[in-house]
Amino acid sequence: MKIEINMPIVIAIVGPSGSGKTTMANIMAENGIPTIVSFTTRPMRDGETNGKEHWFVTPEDKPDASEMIAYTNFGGYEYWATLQQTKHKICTYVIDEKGLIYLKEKFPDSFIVFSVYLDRNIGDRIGCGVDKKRCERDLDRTEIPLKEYDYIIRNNYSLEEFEEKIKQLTLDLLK
Ligand SMILES: Nc1ncnc2c1ncn2[C@@H]1O[C@H](COP(=O)(O)OP(=O)(O)OP(=O)(O)O)[C@@H](O)[C@H]1O
Repeated sequence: MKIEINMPIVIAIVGPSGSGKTTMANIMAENGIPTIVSFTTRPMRDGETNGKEHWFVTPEDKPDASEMIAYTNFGGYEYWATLQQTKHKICTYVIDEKGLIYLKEKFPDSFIVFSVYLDRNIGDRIGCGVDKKRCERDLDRTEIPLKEYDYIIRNNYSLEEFEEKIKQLTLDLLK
């Protein structure tokens, strides 16, 4: 039996710095599940593309708070994502634990949140060039017990294996 779900699904990807969240979202996007790209008032940096890392906008573009599914002010600039961006049938969103709690609590009738926790050992993360400072910053993250996630991926694969696994998962989700 196939259950039909009418609400959009947001796959929330959580995990420490360097665990593979962006890699996972990119592979899913290449295979048919788009990702939510956040808006920001920070100026675009060299090498960035509008719509790839962020949508670069002005403070005047900020929507009403009721339209925002996430908001943060970091380094004097604002970042947000909107309810409108979840209107795809299924999409991904790279987010931190606090953001995940907010998403699940505030919008129970707008979309279904499928939470994925990506785990990768710290040696491998640092080995891949992830900044030690970013790993230290992870110590301040709100922790959610692993049993509360819908799906856990231990990214102790080679990059090729990881990419293949995520590709397969994407194709299964789209079936
Ligand atoms: N299984 C793996 N084997 C080897 N390299 C990997 C693997 N998974 C991810 N990487 C590499 O680790 C680096 C960090 O991955 P990625 O940017 O996806 O992490 P992230 O969780 O989004 O990090 P951040 O939160 O800091 O943005 C990238 O260079 C990526 O190619």
